[in-house]
Amino acid sequence: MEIFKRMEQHDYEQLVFCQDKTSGLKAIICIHDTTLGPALGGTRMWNYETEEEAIEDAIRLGRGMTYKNAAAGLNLGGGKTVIIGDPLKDKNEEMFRAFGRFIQGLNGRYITAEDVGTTVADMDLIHEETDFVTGISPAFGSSGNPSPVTAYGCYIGMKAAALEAWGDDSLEGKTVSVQGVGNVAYTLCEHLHQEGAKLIVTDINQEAVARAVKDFGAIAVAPNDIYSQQADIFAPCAMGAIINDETIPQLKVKVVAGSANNQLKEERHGDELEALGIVYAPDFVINSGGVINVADELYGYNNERAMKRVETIYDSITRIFEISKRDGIPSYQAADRMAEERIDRMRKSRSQFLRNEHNIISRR
Ligand SMILES: NC(=O)c1ccc[n+]([C@@H]2O[C@H](COP(=O)([O-])OP(=O)(O)OC[C@H]3O[C@@H](n4cnc5c(N)ncnc54)[C@H](O)[C@@H]3O)[C@@H](O)[C@H]2O)c1
Ligand SMILES: CC(C)C[C@H](N)C(=O)O
Repeated sequence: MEIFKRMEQHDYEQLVFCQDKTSGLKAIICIHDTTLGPALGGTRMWNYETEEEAIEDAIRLGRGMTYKNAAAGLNLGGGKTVIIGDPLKDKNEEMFRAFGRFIQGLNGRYITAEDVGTTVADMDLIHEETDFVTGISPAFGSSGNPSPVTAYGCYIGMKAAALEAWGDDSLEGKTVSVQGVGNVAYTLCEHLHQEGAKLIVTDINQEAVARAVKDFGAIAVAPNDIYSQQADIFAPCAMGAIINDETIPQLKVKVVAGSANNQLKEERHGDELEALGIVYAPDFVINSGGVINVADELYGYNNERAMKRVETIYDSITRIFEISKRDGIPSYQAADRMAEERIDRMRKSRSQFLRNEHNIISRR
């Protein structure tokens, strides 16, 4: 992989490789863009098969956070970390303490939180070494696990997508096929079940499937069969790149709306959904509830204030469909435009000279 060439492609600021032999830590921090503020984005722990795969994931996820934070109106840039390892076998206290020290070394340019494979307990360990971490235990006056809030944002975003598809945002009687019933999707299923939606679920973890079947009367299907289900809405809530050349022809749904990051394998897959008349709720907007919630910790966490901002996801999704129709562009492009325009506006508004705290001439 030609790393600098890849970084130039979407103007990445910084990639940090962190290694600690004692704990076995191998982490890659990607800071994509800090125009709006410090880069906030979670830490994913995953058993990547190759280092290239891990770098690519950090890079794609980091850029996604720039767009997510910008579209959510947060004064934060975008970044992400991946830790190479099996979250069920390879974690230890020293690993997260070592990682916390690496974050501290970045002096606030990057702030972390949970993602797939990491928990509140891991964030608490990081917090032993740095304050540049969110999603830590409520015992510290913080917001805790972001997943239930992500799930709620995803639920109201799905309602906004339903309004676009059927002219009515009720999900009662709608069938939703859910890929991955982990932290976010379990709570999403709970909201959907309460509203009277029917659920079809899959997961590579059979315990997670069994729980959704038992608690919500969901129908279970094999992982590869989830795309071809006769459903109204497909909710991707596992890993990325699942809207692709193989899966699009299988879809029978009218709406794609779920929590997974980077759902479109390539941008052209968003064009294909649009051409098929499938309403796509852009991933980085519908799944922004968690980051909105943890970002509030930076002001001294206030649940009421955070949830008020999370509620705006419904309007943001609606607005994206309006821009899409007005400008004749697919919804994913409308969401990108919304985020990019805010970053450009803020970049320009900050162009006057400001002397910073170190008395160094700076334009930031
Ligand atoms: N947790 C959050 O607050 C949050 C916020 C924004 C976005 N997201 C994104 O939402 C997605 C889910 O996050 P989560 O926190 O619920 O993670 P999680 O690890 O708790 O859940 C993911 C689930 O997907 C399952 N899975 C993995 N590969 C699968 C496959 N090929 N087929 C079926 N199931 C599969 C896993 O077994 C797991 O149960 C991720 O893409 C994450 O980046 C999460
Ligand atoms: C809670 C957030 C900071 C990170 C979350 N995993 C996301 O992708 O948005």
